Amino acid sequence: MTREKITLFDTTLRDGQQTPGIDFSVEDKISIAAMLDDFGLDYVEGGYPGANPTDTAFFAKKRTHRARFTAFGMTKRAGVSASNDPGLNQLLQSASDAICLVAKSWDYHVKVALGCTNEENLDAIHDSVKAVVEAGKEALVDCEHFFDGYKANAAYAVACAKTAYEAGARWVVLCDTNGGTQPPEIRAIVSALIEAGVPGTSLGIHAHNDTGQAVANSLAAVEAGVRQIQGTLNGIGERCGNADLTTIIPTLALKDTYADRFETAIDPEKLVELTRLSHAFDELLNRSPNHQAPYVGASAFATKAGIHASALLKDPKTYEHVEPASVGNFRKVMVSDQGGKANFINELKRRGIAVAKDDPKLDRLIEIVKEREATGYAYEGADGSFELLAHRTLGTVPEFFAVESFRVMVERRFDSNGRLKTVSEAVVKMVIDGETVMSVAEGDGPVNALDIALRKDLGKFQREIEDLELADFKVRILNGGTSAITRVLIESTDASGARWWTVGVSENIIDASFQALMDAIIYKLMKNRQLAGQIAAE
Ligand SMILES: CC(=O)SCCNC(=O)CCNC(=O)[C@H](O)C(C)(C)COP(=O)(O)OP(=O)(O)OC[C@H]1O[C@@H](n2cnc3c(N)ncnc32)[C@H](O)[C@@H]1OP(=O)(O)O
Ligand SMILES: CC(=O)C(=O)O
Repeated sequence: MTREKITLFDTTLRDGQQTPGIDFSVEDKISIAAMLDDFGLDYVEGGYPGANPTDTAFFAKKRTHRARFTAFGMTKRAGVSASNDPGLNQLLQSASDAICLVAKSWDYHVKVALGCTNEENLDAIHDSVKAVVEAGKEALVDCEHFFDGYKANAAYAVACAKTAYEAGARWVVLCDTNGGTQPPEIRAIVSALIEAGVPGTSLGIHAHNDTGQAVANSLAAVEAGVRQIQGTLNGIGERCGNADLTTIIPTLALKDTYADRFETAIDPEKLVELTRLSHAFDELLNRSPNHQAPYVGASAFATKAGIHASALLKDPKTYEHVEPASVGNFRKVMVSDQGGKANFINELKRRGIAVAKDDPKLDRLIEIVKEREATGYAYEGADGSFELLAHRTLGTVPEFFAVESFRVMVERRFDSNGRLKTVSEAVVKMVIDGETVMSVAEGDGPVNALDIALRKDLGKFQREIEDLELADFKVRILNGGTSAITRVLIESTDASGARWWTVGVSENIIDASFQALMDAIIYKLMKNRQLAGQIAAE
């Protein structure tokens, strides 16, 4: 059976740039355009040449090899011809293959925002599309507020879309600009427009996520006949974002209801890079990935629940809607107070630790984890500490060194220049191979001082921990008041690129940090001896 193509249009670099807190440099745009192009998107909309120096510089040359490199901008203004409109001319002169013109299609906006007549707006759409086509570029028209416009004045919204189509626009894109439209309305309005003479093969959908329906609305539009979807990586975009392409792409590819009828330009070999693409993009944005993102989130195929884990290990289909590997993600069976033997056996096996189901030490380990979690520990997020606890309970952990005592001091005082300064100092007394070592260090804060002092002189182990780095530090207060319990999570890394999290819990934040720091160092020494961190490929 032949399948119809759904064209994928990415607006990460244009609508995504309108996300509060996101601001791309030219260099960022070049890298992201290359990622999108390589992944196989049909169109990459790069921004608005002429609107700001970044976008103008970005459009000085073509930035994609395969994808249509698309510039975005307004239709010409009323009262000037297309050839005399400076904004439109900057678009025409950009190094783009295609131009996506934003056009008003709600008569209320024509009156209030543009301040021109309905006819003048239709002329602006017509003349601007013609100018794009005459410049040898492909024309697309984003009909802004199409659905709200249709509800207010259906005849005028349809006239805008038809004018664009008849003037030669390859795609007329229906925008749910305010993001409030619901899937049944999208279906009905798209069907009415197709009925009125604009074919679905020339229609696109651009949905915003203000009611959490951007993906559902995009798919509803496809069901009603549109054949282009606009969206962004990880759903970034104005206000609540746009339709998330990292959800739409696998849904079209992996769900029979769509996959039987439609295809996209994304190869299955590329689909397995989806999780990496999504995370690489977050990395570039310098933000943590959303763990609960469909398909690509770290929790998308994770389970804590013992009942689920037990069935998953018998057959993954019991609790997975698609195979995690199909989108480059992983199954995770986590250990926590919600887990049973199956969770623990699976996680221990993954870490190279064999244990029989009826081994009483396994029951003891589960008991300890459950007891500790009741007091504030969270092992699902502290893989390093879990592994050490497992080794300690099921076998042994060498005693590399012992900390006899530590002291941390925070002092606020005037320095020699008369400036007020807060100084943190730590003293740690350790026994290594029967020898007592005392280290003193100053740090940016008390935990930093303690960390430096702990790692300052580990005697014969010192060289082994030189590449150990503290990558992240998270503090969580588990209940309110001055006697609150504090949980500290520390992420460590070393030259091998491995990362591990360790946990500490105490009424005292320094003590909680000390526990997590100690686990981080011991894990590293175990790892150097291949006694820990031997994770099996998933
Ligand atoms: C729904 C969307 O997401 S559309 C995309 C929105 N994105 C952006 O606006 C980002 C880039 N924009 C910009 O940098 C600036 O708005 C510019 C450079 C485009 C224009 O700047 P300015 O000339 O200073 O105008 P300003 O931003 O104040 O107002 C927009 C103008 O465009 C006009 N306009 C808005 N949409 C259209 C349209 N589709 N066709 C023609 N004119 C339009 C408005 O009527 C207004 O005109 P006015 O100044 O005569 O009142
Ligand atoms: C064009 C666009 O971004 C919108 O209407 O939402």
